[in-house]
Amino acid sequence: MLSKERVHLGIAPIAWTNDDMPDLGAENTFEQCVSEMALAGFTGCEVGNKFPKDTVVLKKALDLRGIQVCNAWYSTFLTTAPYEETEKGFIQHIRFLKEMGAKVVGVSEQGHSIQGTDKAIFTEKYVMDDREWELLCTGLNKLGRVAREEGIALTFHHHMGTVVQTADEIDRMMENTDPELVGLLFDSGHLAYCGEDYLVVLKKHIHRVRHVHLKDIRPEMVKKVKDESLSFLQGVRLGAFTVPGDGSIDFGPIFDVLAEHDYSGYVLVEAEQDPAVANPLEYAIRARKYIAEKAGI
Ligand SMILES: O=C1C[C@@H](O)[C@H](O)[C@@H](O)C1=O
Ligand SMILES: [Co+2]
Repeated sequence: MLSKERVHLGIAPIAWTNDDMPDLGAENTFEQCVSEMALAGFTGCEVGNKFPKDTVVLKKALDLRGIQVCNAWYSTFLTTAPYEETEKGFIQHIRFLKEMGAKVVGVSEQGHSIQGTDKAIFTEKYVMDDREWELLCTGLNKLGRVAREEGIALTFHHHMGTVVQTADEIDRMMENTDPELVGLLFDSGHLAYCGEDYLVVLKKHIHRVRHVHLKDIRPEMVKKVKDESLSFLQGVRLGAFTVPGDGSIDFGPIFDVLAEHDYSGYVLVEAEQDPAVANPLEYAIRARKYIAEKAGI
């Protein structure tokens, strides 16, 4: 069982309005989203494209509902653009997170990423050469230091269609970055999607895991994506992802590993799917009940 004192429960706004495809859930307002997060029993959130940019306005709206920003995605381009370009936006992003009281930042390398393109997600992923690996890992260490100076821990989000997707790529990234500066954002759904053993990855890197995305998959949809050479975004529209308890992943062993290693931080439900098909409040409540049963929080 997870410790109620050390582990907090969050949910991502992407189930209400999708950041990668804003037409999915365009009808859902910010207020509806955060009210329903609270109604379903969550106390943490990430940041979506409908969230107010003004930190005072945002904080008031979240405080009213007992919700705290725990992380926000940041796209790095360390392999395709000068480091300074990534760092400039990163500093602003970190300051925003600090003001909002978050303790971690989740970064994803988007240089060469096919996540937002129409390329076949299972066959057209880019593989980095040694020079690009060096750029990525050196850049992550530098960004990790910048974040640490502001009291924020950098966590790296491995992701389908990006240069760090597979277990081997995660291992290489972890081995070549400083544990003091770069942690891991463990996302169960992305590892299950590409057929990796997510428990092996979690156990191997548990000491560097600082943030967790609880994402489940519908294997029959993932199979369709593979068989029909579909893109990542086509898969999302089909319903490749869903909330914990609704797909094929048994989260019990994941929670056990976190508990055994005294994980402290957020576990955050992140399940992008079409809100017109999967009602976000209904699915949030379903996830909340499942987590209570399996993790005891
Ligand atoms: O953390 C995430 C953020 C989303 O924008 C992304 O596409 C999703 O799959 C994810 O895991
Ligand atoms: Co994620």
